[in-house]
Amino acid sequence: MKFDVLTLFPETFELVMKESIIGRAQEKGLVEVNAIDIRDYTKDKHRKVDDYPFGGGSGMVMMCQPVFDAFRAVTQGLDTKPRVIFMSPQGRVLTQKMAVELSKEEHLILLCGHYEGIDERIIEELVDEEISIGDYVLTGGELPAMVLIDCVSRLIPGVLSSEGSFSDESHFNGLLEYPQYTRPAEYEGRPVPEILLSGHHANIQKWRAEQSLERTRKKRPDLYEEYLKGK
Ligand SMILES: CN1CCN(c2ccccc2CNc2ccc(C(N)=O)cn2)CC1
Repeated sequence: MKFDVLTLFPETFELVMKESIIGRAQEKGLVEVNAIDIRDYTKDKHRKVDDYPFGGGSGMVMMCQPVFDAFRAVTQGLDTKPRVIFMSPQGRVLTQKMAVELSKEEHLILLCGHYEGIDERIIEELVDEEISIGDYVLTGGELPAMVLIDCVSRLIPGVLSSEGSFSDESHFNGLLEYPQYTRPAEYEGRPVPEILLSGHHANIQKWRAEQSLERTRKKRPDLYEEYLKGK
């Protein structure tokens, strides 16, 4: 899976994306993350990428030319146009289900907006879909892009060391994860649930399934409803 990220802050990506799971996945050649600096494609001698909005208003808007040329640089020579996703508050809110769909793509282009937004003609012409990571306002699309890359990459076979954790992945089966404990068996008088020390794997699995159901019913009744429908 290849992610080409069009951004004004490529160094941010390099830092975060070489860490932990994504870093190892890149070393294994399972995932490739390229950060493309939109500013490298300005035609303007002051490397301008934004301008005042027509019609007035506060803030600046990202201009067409640098983004169009960065897009052309990334897609030239490709026989198929990769799916272009614009990280924006107006997009469909990202879910695990969408991440599973996206993990089937070979090549994704993620466009990160900044300032007060981007020229609408970029969205009309280049963007296939807008995705939001939740209903809140951020400074730029970089964090949403990193969130998408993380949750999609985890679903690519071979990226997670034990595919087992894949099946337990919270939200994967639509339920929240069961509680986790580790040594010591008692910490300052607080014990670990007996069942987990019993060694009865069938009972432990049953207890964990009950915990997942119970937690989802309490913490996320909306997910619980979904789950019951899907049964
Ligand atoms: C004050 N507005 C300026 C313009 N901006 C904007 C507009 C369009 C695209 C990107 C941005 C960058 N911000 C983002 C991005 C994503 C999310 C998300 N929820 O996924 C939240 N915020 C929205 C904020």
